[in-house]
Amino acid sequence: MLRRALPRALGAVPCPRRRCHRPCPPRDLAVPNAAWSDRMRRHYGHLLSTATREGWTRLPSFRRAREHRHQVPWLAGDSDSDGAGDTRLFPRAIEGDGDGFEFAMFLNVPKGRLRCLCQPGPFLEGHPGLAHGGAIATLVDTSLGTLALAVAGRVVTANLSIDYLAPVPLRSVLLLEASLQRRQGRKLFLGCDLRDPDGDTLHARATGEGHGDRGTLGTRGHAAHQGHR
Ligand SMILES: CCCCCCCCCCCCCCCC(=O)SCCNC(=O)CCNC(=O)[C@H](O)C(C)(C)COP(=O)(O)OP(=O)(O)OC[C@H]1O[C@@H](n2cnc3c(N)ncnc32)[C@H](O)[C@@H]1OP(=O)(O)O
Repeated sequence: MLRRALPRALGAVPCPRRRCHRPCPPRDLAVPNAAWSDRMRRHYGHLLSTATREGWTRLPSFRRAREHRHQVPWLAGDSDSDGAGDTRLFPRAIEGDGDGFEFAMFLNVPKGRLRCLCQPGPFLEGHPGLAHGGAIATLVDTSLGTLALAVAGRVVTANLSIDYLAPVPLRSVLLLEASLQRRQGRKLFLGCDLRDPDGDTLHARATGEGHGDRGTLGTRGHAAHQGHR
């Protein structure tokens, strides 16, 4: 009891591994690890090296929503108040490096665009050797959701539509390119393509609609997006 309470009282983040309550800093999971393929590393290196010059920001990615509180204060939530306190962001719930969703996002708020480089791992299988459609939907929803959140504050997904155009092999490398298409009151309309970054295979095309809290959109949106209304 005390082992759990003390680190929290001191403001440290408990280790996400169950049964370990030593404080440790949140680990940024959107950086290369041993499970990233050479292709994944090459594309990541390219996106990173051109990011600043072209106005993109690499987004760190943590296991838990509240570990993003320095970027988005309300993501801290009140998950501690449920007594368990051991919540995870869904795409980061699989712990082994490379087993689940490996991804890194790059954001360009003024242009209303987000890029997500991803490598789906073996625990995301649907048909043998292929990524599950729900796993692809998770990558799409997380990317569109993050873009909506970055440009407009507190937004939930109201609608998501995905055309699955070509199967995605496990451990392949994909580049998701998302954009904000328009805004209408509290509604954001977004779209994305999911491609093989080295070839011309278009694996999926999706559209999504995000709705802001009443009173959120229009007041918290990024100034550069007034033109999307
Ligand atoms: C800075 C960077 C930081 C990065 C840091 C990253 C940290 C990590 C990020 C994690 C990113 C996670 C991203 C996950 C995103 C989720 O998964 S969200 C979870 C799934 N979504 C939900 O749970 C939403 C549940 N639904 C709702 O809450 C409500 O139904 C809604 C969608 C807000 C709508 O409620 P409402 O506004 O009360 O609805 P209502 O008044 O009936 O209708 C209003 C309007 O919306 C329309 N509408 C209602 N429902 C719908 C619908 N389903 N579809 C289309 N239109 C609809 C109505 O027709 C109406 O239209 P108009 O007549 O005004 O034209």
